[in-house]
Amino acid sequence: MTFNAQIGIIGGSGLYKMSALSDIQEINIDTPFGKTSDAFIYGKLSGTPVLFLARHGRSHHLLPSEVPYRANIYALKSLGVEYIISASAVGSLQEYARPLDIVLPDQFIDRTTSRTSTFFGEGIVAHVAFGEPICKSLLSVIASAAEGVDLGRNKVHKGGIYLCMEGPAFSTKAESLLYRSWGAKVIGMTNLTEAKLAREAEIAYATIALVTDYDCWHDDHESVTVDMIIQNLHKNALNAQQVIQNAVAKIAANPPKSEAHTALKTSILTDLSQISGVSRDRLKVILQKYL
Ligand SMILES: CSC[C@H]1O[C@H](OP(=O)(O)O)[C@H](O)[C@@H]1O
Ligand SMILES: Nc1ncnc2[nH]cnc12
Repeated sequence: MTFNAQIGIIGGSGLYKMSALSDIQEINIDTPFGKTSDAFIYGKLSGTPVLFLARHGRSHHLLPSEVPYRANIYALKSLGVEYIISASAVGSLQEYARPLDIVLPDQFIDRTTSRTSTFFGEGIVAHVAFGEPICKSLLSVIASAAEGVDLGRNKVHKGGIYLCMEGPAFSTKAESLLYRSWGAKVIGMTNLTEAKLAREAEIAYATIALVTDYDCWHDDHESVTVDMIIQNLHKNALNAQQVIQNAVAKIAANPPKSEAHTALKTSILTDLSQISGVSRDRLKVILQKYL
């Protein structure tokens, strides 16, 4: 049995499984970058094979700084994934993006401090373009998938800046106000690292950001707590799954063209004929079409 799938789903806080998956199998994968966050769940969503991974593990035991991002993306690449749909809990930095709304960010600001966010180094140098960090065509598919889901009084906001902080403590009020003044729309702790690695692995990446709170800047709302996040996540996890299911059907029917799929074509500086066997083996899955 092969477990190849074109579409990978990474579930964040509150989304530890996809209820609609059928014919499921667990797959454990070891990579040159260590073990993945948890076993992958391989299964079918309305007939389309997908791979699901709980970013923090199914029992949520990994801090945002501890998530083995490189192993996760490498493993998805090795299983044939070309599109990653991420679902994440975020705080809102703007009044109009209300708790239980969905934001589809198209930009990031990096405030992480303690992560390795590249596969390169150790003899292989590459600089991928990251001006457009989210795959625009995948984002459009997800936006139209979201249109088909009844969110009640809540809204989908297409575009916006996701500020990625290190955590695990939430922001100070001074930071939250600063990020608002920078125009950031939502705040989270995971997606930028994933998006960078996905781009290096030539996988199209987009995220469904589920607003759970107003962080700590809003005078009329209590500051964010984990309790608040989980309560709201339970409320919109079903919506998120429906958006994902619709998006998967659309991608399967008409796989979007993505510039991410050729991101390394003009990015590698090192003469690959000169690299060591060790380096070659380490990045084989990512570099194979250029070796
Ligand atoms: C549960 S509180 C903060 C935690 O939630 C978000 O996780 P994810 O992006 O995986 O949904 C946020 O980034 C923090 O890691
Ligand atoms: N306010 C917030 N800050 C950082 N990550 C979050 N995830 C959900 N809400 C958050």
